[in-house]
Amino acid sequence: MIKALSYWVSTHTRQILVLVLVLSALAAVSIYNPVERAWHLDIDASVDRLLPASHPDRDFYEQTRRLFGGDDVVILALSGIDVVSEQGLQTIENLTHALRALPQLRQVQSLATVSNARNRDGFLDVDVFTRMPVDSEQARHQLRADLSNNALVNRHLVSADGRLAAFVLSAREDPSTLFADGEFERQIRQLAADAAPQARVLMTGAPLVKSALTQAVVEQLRFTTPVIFALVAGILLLAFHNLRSVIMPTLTIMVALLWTLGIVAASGISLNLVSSIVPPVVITLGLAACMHVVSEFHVVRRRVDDKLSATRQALQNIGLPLILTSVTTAAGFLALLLNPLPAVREFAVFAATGVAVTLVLTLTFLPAMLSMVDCAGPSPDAPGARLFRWAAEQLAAFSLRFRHPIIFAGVACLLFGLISATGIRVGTGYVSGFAPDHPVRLDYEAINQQLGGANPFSIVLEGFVPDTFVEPDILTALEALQAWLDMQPEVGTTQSLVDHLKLINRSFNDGDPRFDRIPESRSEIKQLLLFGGGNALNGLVDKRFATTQIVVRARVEDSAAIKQLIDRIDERLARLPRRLEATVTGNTVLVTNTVEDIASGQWLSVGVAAIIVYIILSMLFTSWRVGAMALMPNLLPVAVYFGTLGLFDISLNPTTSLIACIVLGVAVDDTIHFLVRFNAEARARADEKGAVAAALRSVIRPVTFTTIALCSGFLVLCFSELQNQVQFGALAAFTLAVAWFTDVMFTPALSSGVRIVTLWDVLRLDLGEDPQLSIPLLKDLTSRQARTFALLSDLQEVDAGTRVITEGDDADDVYVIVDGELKAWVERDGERRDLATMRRGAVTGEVGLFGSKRTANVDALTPARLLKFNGSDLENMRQRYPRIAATIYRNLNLIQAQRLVNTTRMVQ
Ligand SMILES: Nc1ncnc2c1ncn2[C@@H]1O[C@@H]2COP(=O)(O)O[C@H]2[C@H]1O
Repeated sequence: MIKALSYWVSTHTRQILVLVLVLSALAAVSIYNPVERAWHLDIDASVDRLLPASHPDRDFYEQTRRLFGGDDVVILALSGIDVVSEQGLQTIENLTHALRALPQLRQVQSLATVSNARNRDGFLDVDVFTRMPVDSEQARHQLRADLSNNALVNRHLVSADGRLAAFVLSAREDPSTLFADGEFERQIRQLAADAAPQARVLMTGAPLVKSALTQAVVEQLRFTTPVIFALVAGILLLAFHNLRSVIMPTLTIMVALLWTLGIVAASGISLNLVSSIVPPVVITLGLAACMHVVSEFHVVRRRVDDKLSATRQALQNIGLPLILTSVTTAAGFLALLLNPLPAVREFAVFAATGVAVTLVLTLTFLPAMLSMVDCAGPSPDAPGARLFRWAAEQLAAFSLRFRHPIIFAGVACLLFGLISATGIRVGTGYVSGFAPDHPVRLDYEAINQQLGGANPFSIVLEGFVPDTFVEPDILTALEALQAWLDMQPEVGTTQSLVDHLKLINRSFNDGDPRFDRIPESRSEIKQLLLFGGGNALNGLVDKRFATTQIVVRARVEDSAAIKQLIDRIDERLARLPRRLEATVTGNTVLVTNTVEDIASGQWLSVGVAAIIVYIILSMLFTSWRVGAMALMPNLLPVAVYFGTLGLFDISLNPTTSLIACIVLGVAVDDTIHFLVRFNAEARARADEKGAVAAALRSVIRPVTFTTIALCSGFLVLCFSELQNQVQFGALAAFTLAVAWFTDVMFTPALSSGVRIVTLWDVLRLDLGEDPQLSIPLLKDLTSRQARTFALLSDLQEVDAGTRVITEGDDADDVYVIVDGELKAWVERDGERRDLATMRRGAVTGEVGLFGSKRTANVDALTPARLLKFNGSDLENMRQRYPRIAATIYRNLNLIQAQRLVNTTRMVQ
């Protein structure tokens, strides 16, 4: 199949190039439509994408949102002003007016919209806070007291020290869309700056964080893509020392990226926070694949004169390993489909698509270019090449000498990794995802500190019966719960129906502080709420007083911290009166719960990826035992990765949860390359120890360069604005470096005691049906032994008319006819005499093996396949597989004896 492909590619170069051009144009149009002048590749970094599309918790949250309005408000704050002053209050009032004039906003809450009830000379004086008198020290003192006594404004709309005023903005339409491009935010900031030129303007809220995340992702793609490409070119130049060998792979990778993004755009799914790392992944993996192809081409080109046959040969050598390594890499990605997060699943599909596209291009487009343009590799005597050879020798010697300690250390690492992995925490923060000096984070933290927390969620209490929440004992339970919540260190502020009720009660009682409590009777409560509640109540209790919510604003944002808080709250909620059902909900809560699922999803994905890789390796090496051995060096880096997380207390987040599967899928490539080469060398040398050195020598260069390429590709992500991308980049590079180390130390140590037969050797060798029965030389061998014998020999194809043996030659090759027809003949006295016609199973050339000159000519009558071996092959076999060798020698004797009998019979 690969052979057919290699011929097809080398004879259809032009067609391939044209097809690639056309498809690339299509991909480009799918990404950017020049007619509509619109980009179709969307980026949506919103938290929503991390949530399962449909889930009971999510449905509940949506229901709550419909009932009480969303928690995705934007908070605008003026910091560094004196709220309790003529000028301060005027500024707040002016800005509130300006904001209210904006048609995009549904509601603006500020000190200019919340009323204060005050008993003045026996009269109830109700007016908004900004209208309170501040003309005397006493008046200002009074206002300060009012502000701090009012649970609805204190640390919601004004900071405790009175130096910050907040404006809570609710959008008319979907706030995420409204704030998406940052234009509306700029407009608001401008209004604020105009209203209070001396103040520091702060803004925060989920819609802003989301838009900043999206912008950071766009920035990152804009920055990392060219940087990684520059790096790719640099590494290729370093590895291959010539320009053509740089341009062709780079072009291939560019096309692969273009196609992948074209497919993403055509799918209509936007890139999210996690899948935005698909481009760097596709580029770096593409580089690794291209390097293997070009390296192989260089090696073959040194032996073969014309570029066309060199391409063909290189493709034949590298085709199958390339397909297999792509399959294992894709398997690693696809195992991530088991992750509960849609964002991660989308990454899995797009990354696997990228691998498939890259495979197609490295098998067609790249060879097509190579066969047209040609390029030379670095000289094998270049200092770099010599250095690699030297390193390979040293490593091989070391790993053979310390074989047992190395294996022991590897197993110890594996166990250690697994043990410390049990302590891994999961967690993610969106704001803390930004660098500490990022404006989004600075504003968030300033507001978080000066007001009561900036991360809202709610506790929904359902009584199911109308008027549940006008009953004094129920409201007292609510008050106690709220007091408990306020004591939790993670909680900034809380707001509930009780706060309102107490305020109304007080203002209806002439502002008397003694009435700052829940009234005693049900009817009184209901009356107060109905008459004094107003709009503000809509967000806290439903019209039937059957469902209410306590809005909690947390100071923490990291999902691990939120999780702890929620767990504690859940315990406390169990102590509420039986009639109430309480649920903690909110965007933060949903994200936290899903992120918690990452851990279980992670084990499942890694487990499945490992099983798939194990099955592929076992098939490849036709043995479960060898498969297990080949899997070991790949589990090791994963174990080290988990161990590192556990040891340094790094929490797993949606992005870093990809690493284990990616590394498993990628690291196995190097193991396959090493073991395949080791297998070939072991076969040729009949010496596993020598084969280790030889195999290392030939793979260390490509494996090292691909690792350098992969690591530097991932390290570029460390320049991202987003901390989780930085963490991903650093950890992925680290783990791949560990994988490299394992492959040059642990794999050689492990394999030096194992005999390997690779699948493609077996595939290539088709001995026909029942070789042991139909080929006398293989008589009494088991099928595995027969295959081993065949693998130690050479399978040759000859055309009709080929002279296989010439009389009188000195040669010791023996041929077994697998299929076809051969004729032995001699020429005596100018006359041709036919000796025998031989078919499947016959052996010829055995006389030469035992030291005599060839006794006859042997020609192929038809195209034939011959299994060829010689004295040194048999000697190899005698050392490595004495049993097989003994049987073969015996069979050879039998065949010779039979031939003698036949010849004697002819003479008689
Ligand atoms: N009389 C014969 N009948 C069948 N095979 C023969 C005969 N003579 C020679 N051959 C085969 O022809 C081969 C020529 O090379 P060898 O002498 O190495 O081994 C020889 C035998 O395998």
